[in-house]
Amino acid sequence: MHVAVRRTTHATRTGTLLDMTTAIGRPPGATPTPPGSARSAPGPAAGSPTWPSTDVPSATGLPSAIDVRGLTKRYGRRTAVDGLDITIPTGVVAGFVGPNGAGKTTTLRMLLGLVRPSGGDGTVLGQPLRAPASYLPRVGALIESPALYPALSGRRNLTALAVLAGIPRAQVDARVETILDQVGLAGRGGDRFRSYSLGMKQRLAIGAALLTDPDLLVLDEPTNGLDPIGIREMRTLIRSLTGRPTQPPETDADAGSARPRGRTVLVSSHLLAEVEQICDWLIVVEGGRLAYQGPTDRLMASHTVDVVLRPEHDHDLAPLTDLLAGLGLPATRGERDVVVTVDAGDRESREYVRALAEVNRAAASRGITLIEMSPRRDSLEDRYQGLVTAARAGGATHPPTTHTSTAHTSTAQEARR
Ligand SMILES: Nc1ncnc2c1ncn2[C@@H]1O[C@H](COP(=O)(O)OP(=O)(O)OP(=O)(O)O)[C@@H](O)[C@H]1O
Repeated sequence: MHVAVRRTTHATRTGTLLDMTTAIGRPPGATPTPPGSARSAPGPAAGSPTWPSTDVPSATGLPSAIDVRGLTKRYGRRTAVDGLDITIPTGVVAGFVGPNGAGKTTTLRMLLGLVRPSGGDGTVLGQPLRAPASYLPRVGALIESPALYPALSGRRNLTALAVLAGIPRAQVDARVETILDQVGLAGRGGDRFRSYSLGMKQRLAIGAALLTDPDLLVLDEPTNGLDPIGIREMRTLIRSLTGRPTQPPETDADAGSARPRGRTVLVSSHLLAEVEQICDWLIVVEGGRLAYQGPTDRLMASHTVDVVLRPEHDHDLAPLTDLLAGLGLPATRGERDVVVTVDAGDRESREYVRALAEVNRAAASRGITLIEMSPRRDSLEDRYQGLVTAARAGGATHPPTTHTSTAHTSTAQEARR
């Protein structure tokens, strides 16, 4: 494993982090895994209470990269992580999201063998969680801030770490150049680390974690402190790391960085919009407990759709709202429009088309001309707020249901008004 952490030295069960970094890894090329993605993999219907581990999709055909049950960490009387069940399919980018203090870092540290669990069991890369030395050689990690030698160039930092990682000397130079290219630093490899921007430092640290060609890459808040350009570069990089960019590459360099085989990436973040764009799989925690786990797409799938209706004349707002109430449709009147909630599966469904056509005909029959009927998409932020609120109120590991969706859609509407 290669871990980059903030502290200067840090004794672990698997080794010592040398001057904030350590490299324990197998040389690249071993244990290849086939390509694949679970982005659009089928799963249980929305509303089912859990995502059973036996149903976790894996387009790679391989067992889950991470499958742990009842993961718990207690610090004295405080329970930081409380019986987490986590299953992550091989080959996905998995987002690990939760409010401050939710237990994300503690969980990642337990998975990396840096913190001993108080309870729980399972496997990481098919090896026992309780024997981290068995899987850490196939894991790369960036925990907290990048931590490399300030006075050395990016290239020399990577070279030193590659040697420490046991990569044969004859392969080191080529490996380092490949990594510099992959993280977008080919033109700056000769510059001292301390002269790098924060985004460059983060990308070099990810490059260090990639040196051993890990099958699992764990990134704790890699976008922390980055400006929008740095975030965009990080997004492109992370998307390239599983070897199957989830969207068309943004630059020629992106296209060249695609990895020919699968790798699982677990990334924690507070930036939910980023997580939505990058991650196939999502794990939401609150108070050390699981609030959601499953495909990101599924979290966004809704049973109801909010539609903004705008009449030609403002004096029609009140009659339109009454009309919708008469049709049994929940509606909220705004200054220039009315937002109606249609219980119609999704925007592509026939029910949705029928419901809107009915609203349109009813409005026309009352002499109300609608000049806009536009669906409003819940953001991941809205969904996340709903999950966190439900978890704080004692909710369990439920994917979104009609009730949850409607409840926080209303909250989101209120916030927008
Ligand atoms: N070494 C420790 N000793 C005592 N309590 C700890 C320790 N490490 C973490 N905690 C507590 O465990 C809880 C979870 O912390 P953790 O850092 O895992 O959360 P987090 O989700 O990563 O938060 P953030 O997003 O703010 O980094 C917090 O209440 C924290 O104070």
